[in-house]
Amino acid sequence: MAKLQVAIDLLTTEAALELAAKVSPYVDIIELGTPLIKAEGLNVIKEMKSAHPDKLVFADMKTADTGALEAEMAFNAGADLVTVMGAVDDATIKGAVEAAHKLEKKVVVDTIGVQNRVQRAKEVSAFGVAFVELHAGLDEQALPGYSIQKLITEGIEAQVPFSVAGGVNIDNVKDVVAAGATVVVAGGSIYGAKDPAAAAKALQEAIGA
Ligand SMILES: O=C(CO)[C@H](O)[C@H](O)COP(=O)(O)O
Repeated sequence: MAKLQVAIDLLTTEAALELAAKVSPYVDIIELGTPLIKAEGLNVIKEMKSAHPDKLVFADMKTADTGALEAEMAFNAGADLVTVMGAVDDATIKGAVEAAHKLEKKVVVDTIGVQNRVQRAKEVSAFGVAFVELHAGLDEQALPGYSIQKLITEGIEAQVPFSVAGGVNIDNVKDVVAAGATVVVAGGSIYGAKDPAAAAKALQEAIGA
């Protein structure tokens, strides 16, 4: 069954921990968003892992260079998974994967800005990454005419383990699962909901149904 990942794009450790406490019963992976890590530093990873040792903690580092170094920094702080950008040099991704293998952790490749996501997903999967995140970032989602359908179609075509991030909500989650996603990422539809726990529970139920 697909795993549910909550993306916490809030800006303080306190708010992130408060949200995680509400939604953790319904999610498998807790993602610390890039702005959160930039605002609070690696300490937010440490705090989240110590509050939720039973959950996978995903540090959305969006690393673009020094792959091994940045991955190691996040892993040593308690992250189980880190992201590296797919648009960067292969060496950066391979460096992060080597660090992950040494520490028995995992790397996810984020495809924001990648022109041919299907081709790049196939290429980087051969480097030993855990899965590829087919991702439309918050800026792309805000453009007129944006639809998550493109990511869903790419997932079907890629034929490699993938997650989808880019506005997953209760109306489209079943399509994401039907496409074969390993992980379903939901940010705004959980942290922006009036009742985040209820929103996470509904997504979890839809994934399992
Ligand atoms: O990494 C991100 C932005 O770069 C977000 O965390 C990701 O897009 C998931 O959030 P949402 O469901 O709101 O799109």
